[in-house]
Amino acid sequence: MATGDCDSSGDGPARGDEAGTVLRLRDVSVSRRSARAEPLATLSWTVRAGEHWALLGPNGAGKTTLLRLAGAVMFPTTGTVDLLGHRLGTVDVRELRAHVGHVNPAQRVPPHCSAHTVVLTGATGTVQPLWDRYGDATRERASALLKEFGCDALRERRFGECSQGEQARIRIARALMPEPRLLLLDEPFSGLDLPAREDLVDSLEDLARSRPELATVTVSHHLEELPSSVSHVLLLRDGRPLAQGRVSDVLGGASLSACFGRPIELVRNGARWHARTVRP
Ligand SMILES: Nc1ncnc2c1ncn2[C@@H]1O[C@H](COP(=O)(O)OP(=O)(O)OP(=O)(O)O)[C@@H](O)[C@H]1O
Repeated sequence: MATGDCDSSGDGPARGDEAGTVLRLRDVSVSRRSARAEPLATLSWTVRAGEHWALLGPNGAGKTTLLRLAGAVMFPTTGTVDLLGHRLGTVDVRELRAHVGHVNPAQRVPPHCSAHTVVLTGATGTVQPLWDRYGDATRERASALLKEFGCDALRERRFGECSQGEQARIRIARALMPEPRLLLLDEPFSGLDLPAREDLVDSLEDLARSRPELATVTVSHHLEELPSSVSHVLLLRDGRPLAQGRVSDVLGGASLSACFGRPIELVRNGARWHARTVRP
């Protein structure tokens, strides 16, 4: 399997995919010499336009590893990954990454940059702003995205002075700058208090409504934070998929108990979820 960047396919990563398929993994595994077990083992998974997936599983289950494959940040050890119709290992992954929004709270953002500047950097996929690359249309788009995510008033505020909830929404606005077809969110609710979490849930639900073709994959630790827009779930344990498919087919007390290795009771509250462990 490929381990480095290869030639460009020539037709650009935004075209050439099977109708509606955004991401397809076939028999993928990831091995690391230093790991006791495989971070990921024999996984096949397809994400289509308009689907909103939640990746759930205990610590070390392989969620972040899977998200890194989906974002063309790493290559599989075996199997194939087709992203936006292009096979990893046969295209310039830098070009491919430009069509995937990746939101990771651990990603470095210069704290002195204003919220507007941080969103602008999404247009170039850079940490630092590349001022000569941002024309009027790009600047206006950054302003519109800030407004869409309720951060209009934060435009000139330094990113480092924004609350964690505000930062989370600014990061998503940044990731949407290149109009990606796939948005990956790695624990976007991490560190948020209850109102900030609910604001972000609202934003993600609005996003699903306003961009019906956008596919999203969200890594989460808590069922309570899943937006009602989540349509599909992949349950991982020890690097292996336990179940995957539509929320109504996959999510339940029995499947979650198997996934987390504890008896879990799952309650549906309207379009949201509440989970807790129960004494055997
Ligand atoms: N580069 C690496 N070298 C060795 N082991 C690794 C490497 N990357 C990940 N692993 C191992 O693979 C397993 C899966 O890691 P991963 O970060 O994908 O899990 P996760 O489900 O995201 O966990 P968490 O919920 O704690 O963030 C872990 O046991 C981890 O230690």
